[in-house]
Amino acid sequence: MPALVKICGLSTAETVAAALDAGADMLGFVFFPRSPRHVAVEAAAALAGPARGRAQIVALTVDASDAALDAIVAGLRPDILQLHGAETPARAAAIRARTGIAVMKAIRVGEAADLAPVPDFAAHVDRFLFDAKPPPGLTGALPGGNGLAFDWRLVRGLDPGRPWMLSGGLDPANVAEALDLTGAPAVDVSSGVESAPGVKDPDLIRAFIRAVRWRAPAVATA
Ligand SMILES: O=C(O)c1ccccc1NCC(=O)[C@H](O)[C@H](O)COP(=O)(O)O
Repeated sequence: MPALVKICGLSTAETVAAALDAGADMLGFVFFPRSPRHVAVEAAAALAGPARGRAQIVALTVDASDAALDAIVAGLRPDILQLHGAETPARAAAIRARTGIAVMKAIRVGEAADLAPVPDFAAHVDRFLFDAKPPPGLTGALPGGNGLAFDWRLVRGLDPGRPWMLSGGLDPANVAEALDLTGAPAVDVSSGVESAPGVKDPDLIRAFIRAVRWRAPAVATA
């Protein structure tokens, strides 16, 4: 089965269309004001319109309050809530119960020890996303979307008990190697399909999805 693709941090109708037409499985909208990819709930709802029924809509939040989550859920009606902050397993469980929406917990990975909390989350989330942990002291680092890769060998053949995505520093040139090395069932990209921070490039989006699909085994037709 070909790997699923999530394009994260979309903020224009043109790039949403490019991602959908190229076959993206998930579209991510970032709700984090410090990010160059931040979108208002109303804007995200308008952008996500063409995606309904074609791709899953992911709302990315960072340690969001219940009030903020309620506004996102009411306005955007996402399929998945991506938790990209320091949310605990209990908080992930509470968000899932309160909203009734599938939860994807981002785990930031720099070394093997960073994977230790995974079993505690597994019963309370629907999916994991493994992303790079920015090195301490990196000026201006965001909780995610930094275009940094981690050592992919740390998640090679991983079975976290839930579906998972590989993320962090992926781009059209390295995603096939990342998939080959890790066996990840899904990938997520942001910076690697941008021409500048927060500016998605339709050609790079198409190239990324082509790079993932191209390596998938061909399906025999009668
Ligand atoms: O993308 C952001 O600006 C962002 C801000 C705050 C928290 C998380 C954020 N992104 C999370 C994602 O899911 C990114 O797609 C993931 O970190 C990979 O990013 P990149 O390394 O730039 O491809």
